[in-house]
Amino acid sequence: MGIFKKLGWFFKKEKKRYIIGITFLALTSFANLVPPRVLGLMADQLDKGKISWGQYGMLILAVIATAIVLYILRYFWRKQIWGGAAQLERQIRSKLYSHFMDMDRTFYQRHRTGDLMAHATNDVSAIQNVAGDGVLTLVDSLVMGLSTMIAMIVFVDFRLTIIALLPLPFLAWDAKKLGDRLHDAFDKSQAAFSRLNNKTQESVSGIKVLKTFGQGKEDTASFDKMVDQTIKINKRVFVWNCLFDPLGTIIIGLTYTITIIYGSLLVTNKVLSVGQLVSFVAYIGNMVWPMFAIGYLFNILERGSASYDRVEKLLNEKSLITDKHADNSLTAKDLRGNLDFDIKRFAYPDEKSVAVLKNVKFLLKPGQTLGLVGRVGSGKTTIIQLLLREFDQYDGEISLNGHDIRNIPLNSLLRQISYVPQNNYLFSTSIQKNISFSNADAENSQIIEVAKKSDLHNDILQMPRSYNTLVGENGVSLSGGQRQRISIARALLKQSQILILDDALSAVDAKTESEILSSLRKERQDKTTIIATHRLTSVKNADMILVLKNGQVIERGTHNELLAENGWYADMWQRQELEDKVGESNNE
Ligand SMILES: Nc1ncnc2c1ncn2[C@@H]1O[C@H](COP(=O)(O)OP(=O)(O)OP(=O)(O)O)[C@@H](O)[C@H]1O
Repeated sequence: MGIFKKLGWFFKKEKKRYIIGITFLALTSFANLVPPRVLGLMADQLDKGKISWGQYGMLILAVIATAIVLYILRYFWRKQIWGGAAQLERQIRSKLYSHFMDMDRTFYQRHRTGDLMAHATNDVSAIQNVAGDGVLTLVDSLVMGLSTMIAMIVFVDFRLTIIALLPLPFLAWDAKKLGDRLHDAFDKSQAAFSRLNNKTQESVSGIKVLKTFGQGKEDTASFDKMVDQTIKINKRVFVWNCLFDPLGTIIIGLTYTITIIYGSLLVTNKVLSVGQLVSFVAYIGNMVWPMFAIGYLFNILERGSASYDRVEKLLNEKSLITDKHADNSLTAKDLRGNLDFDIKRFAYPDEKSVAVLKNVKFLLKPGQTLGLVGRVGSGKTTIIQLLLREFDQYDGEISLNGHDIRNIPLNSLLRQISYVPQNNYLFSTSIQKNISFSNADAENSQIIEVAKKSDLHNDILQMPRSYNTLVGENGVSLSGGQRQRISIARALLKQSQILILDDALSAVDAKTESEILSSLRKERQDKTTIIATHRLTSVKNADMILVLKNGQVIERGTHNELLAENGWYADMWQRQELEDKVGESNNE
């Protein structure tokens, strides 16, 4: 019952709805007492052979009237109680979703996507079950069970009531015990089904890799094995179901048998009339569901409570990135200015002993471009992650126009930044919607303009439905270069103060890259641009280039200054120039 207390905030909020719903539900239970009583009266009159057509008609009318009243009452209680359950589901779902939106990177490193999905589906539905089925079974088991029992005692006989109802508590036991097992088996079958889904999804997404490495047969075999396991687990659900139903039927049958034997004895001894026995038999029908309901009730409440605790635990996790110290008075204008990056030491939270950045310092004025180069794993993306405030715990300070970015409301900061990540992400919708994602109010002409600047417009015109072409899941129907350029167009449409390209041109050829960079230079004359790359031609025109190694800046300067330094940059430049020349002569 503790779950009702935990959900107290919700029931308080929806008090009116539940008072109306429960009142109508209780009235339904009372109305259900009428047909058996009418049946009994009819039987008595028939037994006496004294029933007139008028009386007969009246009794039938009473049954029909009760049926109509029941119909109306059911409509209203269902509307109120199921409506309440849907409200609760909506509220928890949206709480979870906005929580997911607020959480930082470490949260997603701690929780697997599949687990978060399970919380957002299975747990939410178990909680909403409390506000729907839970309330229904509680009221039905109490009101319907008690009122039917009282009707049995008042209208029929208390001895028959006690003896006949003796087996019924076993129904509650059956529903609880076997129901637990059934649910357990059902949970396992759900988990197996979800594993099968994950496997299918992964195999379909990675089908190209699977086939290229000749793993098709092995994967099919492992899939078949998984299907067999899933079927085996599913069979347990059927087994418990098969045991659950017949046991219930036996218990109900026993109650009827006792009623007929003992009831007939009472009728023979003239303690009861035939009509009373008929009413009693019909009342037993009314008692079956409340007994099941008691068993179900515990089940629903236990599951709901466990799910509620899991969801609460998740919701109580705090993001490391908060706006606790944020200065909410800052406007976009206040954030226009120098970007001052001065990190003395940064380590990822899960590996605090390893410094990933050490003494990285740079100052960028509006209109300047910064190039970040260096070997794989040297810290380029980490610098970008700190700029995007994905992590706040570091020794040092990053400021925008003199304001520490940790004191800028996160949304205001992110509004100043357009980011094209290494692993760009496209939504499975049209090209146009993918581009306008960063600015939903953008006109078509603006979308075309940024597509032209990203050297994408001509590619799009050749597609079957032009800008309305659907890109498939994560842009599966596009080339890597097209995907990258859509991400760049999306970033350009946002027209923010700071543009960050993280290895964002790796899949386009040198000529396309140079065209895009030259239109970026024109477009962003008064804005800041940061380009992290392995291809040095991308940063040739940058105002400052940082060469990173093991999280430290080992060289810094313009392209010409770095060439003159004759260090890693000069060496890498010569190698890449040579590779390009070899590539060109091979193409001739
Ligand atoms: N979430 C993380 N947790 C712990 N260590 C991380 C995490 N992300 C990156 N690292 C480590 O930090 C170091 C710097 O990685 P980073 O991604 O910044 O390099 P990079 O220069 O961008 O590399 P690349 O050129 O391959 O993109 C690497 O040693 C990497 O293994």
